[in-house]
Amino acid sequence: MTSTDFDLIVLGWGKAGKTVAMKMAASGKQVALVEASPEMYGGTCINIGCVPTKSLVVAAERFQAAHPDLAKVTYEEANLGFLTAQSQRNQLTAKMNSANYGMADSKGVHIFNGTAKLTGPHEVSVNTGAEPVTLRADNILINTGATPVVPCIAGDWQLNRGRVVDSTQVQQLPGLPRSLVIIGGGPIGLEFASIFSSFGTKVSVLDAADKPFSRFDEDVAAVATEVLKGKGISFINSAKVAAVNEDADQVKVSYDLPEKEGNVLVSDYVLMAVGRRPMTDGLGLAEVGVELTERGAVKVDEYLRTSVPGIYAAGDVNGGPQFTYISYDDHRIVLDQLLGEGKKSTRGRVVPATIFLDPPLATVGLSEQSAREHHRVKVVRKDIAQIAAMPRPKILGNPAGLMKFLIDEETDLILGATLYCIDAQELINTVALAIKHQITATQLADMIFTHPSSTEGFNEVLG
Ligand SMILES: Cc1cc2nc3c(=O)[nH]c(=O)nc-3n(C[C@H](O)[C@H](O)[C@H](O)COP(=O)(O)OP(=O)(O)OC[C@H]3O[C@@H](n4cnc5c(N)ncnc54)[C@H](O)[C@@H]3O)c2cc1C
Ligand SMILES: NC(=O)c1ccc[n+]([C@@H]2O[C@H](COP(=O)([O-])OP(=O)(O)OC[C@H]3O[C@@H](n4cnc5c(N)ncnc54)[C@H](O)[C@@H]3O)[C@@H](O)[C@H]2O)c1
Repeated sequence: MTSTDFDLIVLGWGKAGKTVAMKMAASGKQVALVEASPEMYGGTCINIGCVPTKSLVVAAERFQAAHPDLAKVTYEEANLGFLTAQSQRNQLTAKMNSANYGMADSKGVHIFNGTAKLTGPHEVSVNTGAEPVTLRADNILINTGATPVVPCIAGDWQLNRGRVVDSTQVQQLPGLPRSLVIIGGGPIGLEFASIFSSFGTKVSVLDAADKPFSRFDEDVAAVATEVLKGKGISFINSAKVAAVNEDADQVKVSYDLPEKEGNVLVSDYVLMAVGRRPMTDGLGLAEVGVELTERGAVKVDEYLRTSVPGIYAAGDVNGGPQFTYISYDDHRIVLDQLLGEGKKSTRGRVVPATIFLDPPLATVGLSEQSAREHHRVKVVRKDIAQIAAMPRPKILGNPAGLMKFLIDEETDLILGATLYCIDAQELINTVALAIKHQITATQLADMIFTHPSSTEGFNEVLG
């Protein structure tokens, strides 16, 4: 058995881990980065998450734009469009995967292929498939991400055996499904619903919640639901999935509704998208005293320190919001602990979010209901099609959606916003900046913005 000493060992090639590893190595420290699979060099985001799915989103939107009447598109044509999108996606991720390896390697990070397990507070064993390797370090960063939740649903089915797939496998289907049932209408379910429906797949989204977009303000949820229904997506809510049964040709989902039990949907494939749980399996955490939260995440304080001194946890595994940019922000905190003043923390975060639909749906800050609990709230809201000072969505041919701001009547500060429009994934960051730095609604309205841009919408909606 070989044994090597390092300044830091990173478990898992996530966004936080790779960034800390490269910066530490660049500053002359000895860093080991352990990744379970070469297919995951660079982590979830670039290999199976954000980047590949957004590549599919863009390809799907372009396909739909080129074929406004999907009813006139043959299956063969749509299938070719889907397979071309898949191949572009695969080329992009292969390039990014290898670029990530190159970047870490060239910075002097020691990369280990294998599954990592803590064997002591300063010791990690790597199962490489051959002889295990032991690594030792003063500091350890757990960055093992999350894994799909496999719900306890009766029937003859198994995830990724055949026709019931997760968010990774659905990106590699052998052809465009004619029909797809998606169990779970969160960001993953909704983004794939939008992608597949743009190629003409008949999509049904089944969710336990009582309405689609249940985490959004009701008025916003209603508009977004109508837009997606217009793409041919059906929503089945308050659904309790009783059983899933797959065979070689199809999959049957049996579900109950409050008003009617014993309903059945038959489709080519089922996408299970009921959430992702922190990936702590087999890490040996309990043995070395690293505590978990009730929800199975690695328990950390605001400095991302676990219950064992010298061991940190960053990204999805620590139970924070599951976004790449949160993992990126986590890296700042851990790096500050390791090389800085140890002052950075998770306090005061303003976290925008976007679901990449067509148009994208972005939010930041409080919902209307929570805002009203503590503030006198002025709501300003405008449909995108009615915003005269914002011609860009019209130029791009998609003036769907709305802008909604919740403003504190006394201070004029922005409490929350929902932007459901072209470019919302960019616009929301400007609103987040305003919230974080207490720029008032009037100050934002009075800014000079380029033309024709989407940001101009703020001049009119807030003005
Ligand atoms: C389909 C999909 C779409 C998404 N879209 C977006 C989006 O648009 N925007 C956004 O911000 N977020 C998105 N997310 C979420 C985002 O991808 C994650 O929040 C982010 O990638 C988490 O990064 P991380 O640093 O926690 O670790 P990850 O990037 O998940 O990396 C963890 C790594 O650890 C490895 N690993 C696990 N266990 C071990 C072990 N024992 N030993 C060694 N290695 C191990 C894994 O193989 C993996 O490579 C999406 C997620 C999915 C699934
Ligand atoms: N654009 C983005 O930023 C983006 C995109 C994709 C994923 N993500 C991240 O990935 C994480 C996981 O996404 P997700 O959509 O899988 O999870 P989620 O937890 O956000 O949503 C899961 C959905 O499944 C439903 N559900 C749960 N159990 C069910 C059951 N048994 N039957 C029917 N419905 C059920 C829930 O009501 C919920 O609507 C998200 O938290 C998000 O942070 C982000």
